[in-house]
Amino acid sequence: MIKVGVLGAKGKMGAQTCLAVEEADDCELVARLDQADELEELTKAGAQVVVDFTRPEVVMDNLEWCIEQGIHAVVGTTGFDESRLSTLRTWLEASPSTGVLIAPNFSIGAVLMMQFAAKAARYYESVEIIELHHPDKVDAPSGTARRTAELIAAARAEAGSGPIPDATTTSLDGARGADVEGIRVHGVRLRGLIAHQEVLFGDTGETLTIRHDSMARVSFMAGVLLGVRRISGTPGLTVGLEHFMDLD
Ligand SMILES: NC(=O)C1=CN([C@@H]2O[C@H](COP(=O)(O)OP(=O)(O)OC[C@H]3O[C@@H](n4cnc5c(N)ncnc54)[C@H](OP(=O)(O)O)[C@@H]3O)[C@@H](O)[C@H]2O)C=CC1
Ligand SMILES: O=C(O)C1=N[C@H](C(=O)O)C[C@H](O)C1
Repeated sequence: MIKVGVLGAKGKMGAQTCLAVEEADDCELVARLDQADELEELTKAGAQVVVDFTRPEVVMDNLEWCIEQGIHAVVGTTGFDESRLSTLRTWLEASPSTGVLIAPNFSIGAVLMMQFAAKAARYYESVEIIELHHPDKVDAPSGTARRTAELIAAARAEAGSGPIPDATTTSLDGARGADVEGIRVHGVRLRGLIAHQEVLFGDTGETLTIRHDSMARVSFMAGVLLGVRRISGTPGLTVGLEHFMDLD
């Protein structure tokens, strides 16, 4: 049995994760912590793996503490840029048997959407990303959109692609979206939505649209459990659930 603690347990994703862990035959939910709780409860409960669905402003403190204790972490919280990832690698060097998975999106379909987009990137002159989420989301663009843009930008750089054409010379602030490594990312916040993304590719005479929809938060749970099962055997930092999906 894998002893699992959940951080952000009263939140939308944390609550869903507690249910999924309780239902999994090979996992035991030993701690459910939220804002007011002490991290020490994790060690008292003997947690081996922590799942973090909190907030970008608190997740690094949580991870520093978990890594110091040698507790593996499966992280869905957003807000990871290269500087944060580099800090995690430094902390993990001092705790070499500990594993941390940072997964911008745990939905299997969303991971495939990102991989398909990265594969398509080299063939198209134009690309833009539209991410659509529920209006309670605090960060924009989404972690998934940022990661998708990074993967596309890396594929375009490797292929020697030129700049994306855009003749705009006058515009209102925000009209062309955010610039993530040269890729335009547009955000929609709409009651009724959960998590959705379109990646639009274009070239002369054709377009390709790759779209993924999470219609319920249960869609993230297979990925969360995959991370929980694999992380203790994967020391160091892993970025992206695709590394646990045997895609190649
Ligand atoms: N990777 C993925 O597949 C997914 C990632 N996410 C990401 O996960 C994060 C959480 O999303 P969501 O569940 O919708 O957000 P919620 O706001 O519903 O939940 C966050 C929870 O964390 C609590 N919290 C805040 N600070 C702490 C702390 N220091 N320790 C423990 N708990 C704390 C919050 O309490 P309070 O409300 O009192 O602040 C709240 O209960 C976001 O970054 C989101 O983007 C979401 C869906 C999927
Ligand atoms: O806040 C959310 O809801 C989600 N957050 C993640 C993100 O920012 O990409 C994953 C998913 O899109 C849902």
